[in-house]
Amino acid sequence: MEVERDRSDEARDSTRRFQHQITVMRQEIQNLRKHMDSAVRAHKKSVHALQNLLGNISNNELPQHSQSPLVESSTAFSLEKGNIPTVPIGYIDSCFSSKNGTPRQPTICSLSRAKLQINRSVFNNPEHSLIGLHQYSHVWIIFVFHKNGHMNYKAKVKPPRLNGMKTGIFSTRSPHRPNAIGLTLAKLEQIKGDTIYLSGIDMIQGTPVLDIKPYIPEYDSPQLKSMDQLTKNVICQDFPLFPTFEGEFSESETEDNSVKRELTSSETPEGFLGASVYCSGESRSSRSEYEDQQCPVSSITCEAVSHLDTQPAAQISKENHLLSALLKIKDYLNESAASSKNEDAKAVVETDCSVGDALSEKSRTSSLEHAASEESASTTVASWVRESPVSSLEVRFTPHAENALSDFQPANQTGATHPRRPAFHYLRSLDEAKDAIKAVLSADPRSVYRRTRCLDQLFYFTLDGAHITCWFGEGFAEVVQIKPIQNHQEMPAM
Ligand SMILES: C[S@@+](CC[C@H](N)C(=O)[O-])C[C@H]1O[C@@H](n2cnc3c(N)ncnc32)[C@H](O)[C@@H]1O
Repeated sequence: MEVERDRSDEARDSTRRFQHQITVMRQEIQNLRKHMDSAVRAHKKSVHALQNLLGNISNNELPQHSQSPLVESSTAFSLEKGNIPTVPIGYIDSCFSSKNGTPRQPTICSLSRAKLQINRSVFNNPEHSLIGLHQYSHVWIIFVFHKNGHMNYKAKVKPPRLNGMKTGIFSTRSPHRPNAIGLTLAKLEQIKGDTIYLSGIDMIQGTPVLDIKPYIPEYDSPQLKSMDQLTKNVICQDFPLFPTFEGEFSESETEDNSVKRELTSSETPEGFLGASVYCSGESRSSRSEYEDQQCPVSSITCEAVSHLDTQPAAQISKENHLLSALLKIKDYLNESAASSKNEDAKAVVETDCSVGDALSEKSRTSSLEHAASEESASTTVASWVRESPVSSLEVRFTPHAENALSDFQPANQTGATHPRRPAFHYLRSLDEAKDAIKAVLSADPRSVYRRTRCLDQLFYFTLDGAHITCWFGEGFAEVVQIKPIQNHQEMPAM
């Protein structure tokens, strides 16, 4: 009996223990469910936000937000974590409907036009966002290459101007890049309410635009430098060899034991007219190297001190020559600095252009302008950009194509428009249309593949309301047909 009672007590105990364990497990399951539910909710929220974002970009649609979508989505995204919420501020309405034939850069066809309406869902009053922009002639358009296909990108690409050779993606303007971001400097033609009108564009119809920024040469172009920036201290430590000048040097020792060399030839290849070059901090004992035109320079000051005529025009021109020469020295030294193994070495050349009181402010300004243009020569660009192996083409029109073009009605034409005639919406005259076609074709818009493998194939592209057919021969492109684009999207004239 006793044993049986013990057994039933044990059984009751273990039942109670099991029941307790079941309760604990239920509780845990409930907690887990709650966690899972909130995780699923968070996941759904971010999927939804991403879908919105992708939808916006690919469908040209913006969700209606009660407040700025950027502000609203900031809870789901975090800039600090690299999640960058972007919302197109609008979509390009372009004279190019597809990639084929669209200029590779805005400079190719200044007649290529587009408009951009700021989306009402980004700002309650989109026109307010454009206030002040009319003061600028050019704007940067930052956009998404939305027709890139599968977002393929590679570290090395073959830009068309390199004719099949490869280079690193970041040394090119290829559309196929990690974030598919494009950057175009366009001419700002006019602003009407919430819409800007642009020319010189290389974007296709429907391109989502992320931002507009004014082009400010003072900030955006290294070519414009103030005199202050040009007049820098010369510190050129330890290494570079002074460039070889073939002028006559005279030498003297200065009070601080520096060597002063004066160059007086007007025949030097550098265009020197007169300058004193001080190589300070250098003892006479090391001067022997100078005999071989190799002067290790520790500090250089270039001064234009003499040989300037009293005629203002001549002064200007001579000072310009001098500045140009000084800037060349600067370039030379900076190049030496860049190629030097001496990591600490600095090469900043003083272009001290104070040529005395004799020079008027006008000549000084002129010198500055000249210096600025000289500075532009010091901006370096990959040689294939300026000296492409692909040459520009002569563009011809067959009589048939010319005839077809004359049927078109230009944009902005006052008076009665003929409903049957095909119309341009951006191009304002037939001459403009012809020039735009010429500009597009002379830059050879074919891909390298087409250029090399499909030589005898026809090439098609669209421009404004026209569908253009052409073929390419050795050094030329010939337009053979121009037809109106069927169901061409109506665009209000600019
Ligand atoms: C070489 S990219 C240069 C664009 C810009 N100027 C830049 O440097 O970022 C210009 C080419 O991109 C292509 N393109 C233009 N708009 C596009 C878009 N929305 N999606 C994909 N490709 C586009 C056209 O074929 C055009 O010739």
